[in-house]
Amino acid sequence: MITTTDLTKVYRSRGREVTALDGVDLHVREGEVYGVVGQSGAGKSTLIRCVNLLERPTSGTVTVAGQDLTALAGRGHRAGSALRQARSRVGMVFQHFNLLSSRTVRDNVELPLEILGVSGKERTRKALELLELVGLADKAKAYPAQLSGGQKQRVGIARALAGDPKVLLSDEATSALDPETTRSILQLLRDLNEQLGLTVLLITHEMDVVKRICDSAALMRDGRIVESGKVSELLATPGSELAQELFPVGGVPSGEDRTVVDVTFQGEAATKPVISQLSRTYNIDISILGAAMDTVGGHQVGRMRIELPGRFEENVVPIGFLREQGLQVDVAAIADGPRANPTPLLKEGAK
Ligand SMILES: Nc1ncnc2c1ncn2[C@@H]1O[C@H](COP(=O)(O)OP(=O)(O)OP(=O)(O)O)[C@@H](O)[C@H]1O
Repeated sequence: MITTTDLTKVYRSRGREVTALDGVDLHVREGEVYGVVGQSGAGKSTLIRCVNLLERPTSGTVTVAGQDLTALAGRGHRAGSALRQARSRVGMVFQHFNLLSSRTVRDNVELPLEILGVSGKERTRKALELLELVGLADKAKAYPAQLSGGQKQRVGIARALAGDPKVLLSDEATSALDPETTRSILQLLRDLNEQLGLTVLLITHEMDVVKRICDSAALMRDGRIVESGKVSELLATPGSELAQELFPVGGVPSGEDRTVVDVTFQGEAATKPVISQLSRTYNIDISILGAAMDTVGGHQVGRMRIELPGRFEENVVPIGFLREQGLQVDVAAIADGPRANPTPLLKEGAK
């Protein structure tokens, strides 16, 4: 649904050049919720603004629903209306809502329809239908200043849906909201994704957003995508930075001659009593050094850092047992002595 190929954006100002995007290849499938995460300055906003050509890429292409937007943008003076038309199929939601304070809620939602030249009666019908969809039918005549942050964002979402887009872009839509309101807005985005088959590309710095609603995710650094894929697959990828960010587990070995492993549970394996089975089968004492359990896309997933007595060579069989149970096992650290920060010495994937 969204493809960028070798997308590059170089900002030039006062003789300085900043490469905000450095050859980004992004693939977002139809009907998925795709999250882009990364530190401040990684290029996330630039990427999302290039996807709907709010920002013109320096080079590379952007295709949305099979249409090459970069080609539309580059074709002389008539390109303006073609690009506007194509853009109306891409809705955008902003962190600070960007509502017009002098217009009522209904008039804010009608605005993109006015620009598209839709008649007054049809505009009103559509706006009221969208306000119903986002749960704000009773606020049609209110002004933005009379609304809470969450309600303002619902108006922003209704406005983004006015052109019947196939794609919704969200630029930190929940960053200005409290945790409970964030949850309700994320749920709304998920519902819209499911009810309307809407493809959602969102950028965020909150891993919780990825956990709650994303099917796929990408990690950006210095203008590049350094990791991407389905969240469930990333969690099963040895050494995945995103998996570590989603489920950070800490814990240091308690003494000498210990083997520390990070175990990732998901799917059916998450419900089996594997740790107690391991302990009974091999008659070993297992210490849990750290753990994180959560629900990702409706499935229980978790990570646990456990410590087995003895060196790695003595634990090859128990580690093999865990892998046979369908668990992802990374050997995190082998302690020759107590360490403040165990460094990953060996990363092995499940077979
Ligand atoms: N209009 C601009 N002119 C010059 N440099 C810019 C411009 N916009 C962004 N940049 C630079 O491009 C880089 C990427 O910025 P961008 O806003 O895309 O990152 P980001 O990941 O969205 O960060 P944040 O999470 O803080 O918004 C940064 O180094 C930034 O300073």
